[in-house]
Amino acid sequence: MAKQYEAVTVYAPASMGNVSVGFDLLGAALAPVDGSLLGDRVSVAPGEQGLSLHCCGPYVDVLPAKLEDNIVLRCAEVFIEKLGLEVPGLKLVLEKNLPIGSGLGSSASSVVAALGALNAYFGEPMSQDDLLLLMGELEGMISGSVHYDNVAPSYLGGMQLMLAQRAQPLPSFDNWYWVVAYPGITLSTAKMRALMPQQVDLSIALTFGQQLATFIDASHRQDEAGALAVLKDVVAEPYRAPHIPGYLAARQHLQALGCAAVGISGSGPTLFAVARTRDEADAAAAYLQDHYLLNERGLVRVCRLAQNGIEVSKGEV
Ligand SMILES: Nc1ncnc2c1ncn2[C@@H]1O[C@H](COP(=O)(O)OP(=O)(O)O)[C@@H](O)[C@H]1O
Ligand SMILES: N[C@@H](CCOP(=O)(O)O)C(=O)O
Repeated sequence: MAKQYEAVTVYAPASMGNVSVGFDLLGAALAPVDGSLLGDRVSVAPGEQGLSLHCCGPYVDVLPAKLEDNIVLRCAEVFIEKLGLEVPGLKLVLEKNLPIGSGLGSSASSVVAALGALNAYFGEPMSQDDLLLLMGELEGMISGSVHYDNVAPSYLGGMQLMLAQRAQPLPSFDNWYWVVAYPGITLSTAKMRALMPQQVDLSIALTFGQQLATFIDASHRQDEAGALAVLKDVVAEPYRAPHIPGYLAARQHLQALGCAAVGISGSGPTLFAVARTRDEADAAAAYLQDHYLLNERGLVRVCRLAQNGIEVSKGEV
């Protein structure tokens, strides 16, 4: 008798690429403290002949007009082909909860939710390490380069450091709040990458290496002052900041409000601020709400790190 498959839904949290100090190598998953969703959901269920995709959610209108251009369908095609699966019919639903080109790992969230749901639906045929590598490849197909600093934290949770072939969790600081603000405009990751020079000066390379090494060491030793002292981006931010409306002014104000670090989330335009108390986080959020948002599509969230990565549940979206 043919195996009966059951519908499954996966939620994949938003993520901040780079975290200032680890361009393309370090990322963190986000969980709003108010319990709201900040990530896409994808469900996979038995369907009629072939693959079908239905999209819904608050940011459905910014998805590609043609369904076949949606990365979720591409994920299903690649997954099925790679594993040589016989699939009579598959019904996919994408609930698009993240804005595109935002710096919140929107495409990565769709990729992670889709591949996570496919793997769960088919009984986990792929190992965690192999699935992560596939997630990075698919993210690379649409963002202009293979980088794991969004897919790794969205899939695995917390802060993740990308080593040569696998992700390694990095301890963070439990008292930190990560306040993120998306102004409501789109900046394509590929274009924000193209702003950066192809060659990096030796002095910049040395500072980058030293800061990343110091941050990793300080995080392991829970040396908060040591970690904060180097939480700065010398590689991407100097080239990107002038292209993000209001970023430099907001950074200055947030520092004056007492935020311990401020940076660009991924390739922007979302910014993040590290606050060490809830009062400081709320003050930063209020400032950003009034001064950083450019339209009604913008959002501000006070977050902790989403420690568990994807959430798998039974049934459809
Ligand atoms: N499900 C999806 N979610 C987000 N982007 C998608 C999706 N499917 C296709 N895309 C396309 O992928 C590209 C993602 O652009 P990118 O700047 O990398 O966004 P982000 O930084 O938000 O991940 C856009 O051209 C978008 O139209
Ligand atoms: N390391 C990447 C991260 C891009 O993140 P996104 O959320 O903007 O897609 C980069 O900085 O280009």
